[in-house]
Amino acid sequence: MSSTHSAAETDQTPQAPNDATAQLAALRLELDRLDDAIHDLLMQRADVVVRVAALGAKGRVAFRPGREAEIIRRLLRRHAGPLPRRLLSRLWRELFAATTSMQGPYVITVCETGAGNEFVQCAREHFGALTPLRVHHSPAQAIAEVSAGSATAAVLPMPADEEVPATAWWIALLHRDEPRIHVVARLPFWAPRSEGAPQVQALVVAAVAPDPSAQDRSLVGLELPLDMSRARLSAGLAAAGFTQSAAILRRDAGAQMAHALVEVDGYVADGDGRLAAIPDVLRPPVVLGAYAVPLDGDNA
Ligand SMILES: C=C(O[C@@H]1C=C(C(=O)O)C=C[C@H]1O)C(=O)O
Repeated sequence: MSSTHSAAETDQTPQAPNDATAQLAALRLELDRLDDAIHDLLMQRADVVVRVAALGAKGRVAFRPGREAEIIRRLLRRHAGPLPRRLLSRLWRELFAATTSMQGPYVITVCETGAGNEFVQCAREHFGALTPLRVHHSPAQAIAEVSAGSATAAVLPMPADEEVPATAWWIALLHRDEPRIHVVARLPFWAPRSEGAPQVQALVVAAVAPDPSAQDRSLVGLELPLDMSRARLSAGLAAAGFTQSAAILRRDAGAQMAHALVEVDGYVADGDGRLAAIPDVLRPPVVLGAYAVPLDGDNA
């Protein structure tokens, strides 16, 4: 009996690690096979991007920020299982950087005003780790590159109430002359911030029309009498049919008029009838642009 018992032990004991080793090798083979399948699909996807680029009219800027947001949102809606949801955003942001650069020059300028290069980090998170990126220290310099066509887009600090006139970059964009620069995105798109991630908020401007994404907010610039109050501004926007989510009202020293930057729900195009219904304006309102509403903790 004892010899049978020890024979059984010698059969089983060495077998357990062998099983695990064999299983591990099989699982790794499975991962290699899946990597090949993913790679094959990525190469097929790039072929389709080439066909999209070939369809494009001459001079088209191959940059569709609204569509990019919709793709990520759609994938998140179908997502299941243990793969972290944030990976989808990370992978597809890098993929869009590559597929956009396949279609033409793709250079990003950043106005860095944050401590620890936070706007650069924020730009890298959105536009890819290896996308050419030029850093400026004034918004006007970053915007000038977009106007001149030497950059595809500029990453600029989110307008704030208290800033000095030189950093209130949005006022200079309240016109309809060409090249017209629009706000086309807000960063970070993946709003939940992990420890050490840049905390800054930024807007992206480009010399393209804003690209609706089905879940947007729009920015409208207004020129108003100097005695305009926030309360009257809000009441006027509501009366015109807008749902306002934020507003900046500036009365700069020496300026002939007050300037307001209002953020409203939804996608507002130039011809939106509600714009003409905003009371008290000194000149017709200018749509500064729109951005895809970032993914927050609830909808991420
Ligand atoms: C392919 C396009 O260009 C870019 C690349 C995209 C992609 O790889 O899916 C999506 C949007 C664009 O920024 C497009 O215009 O659809």
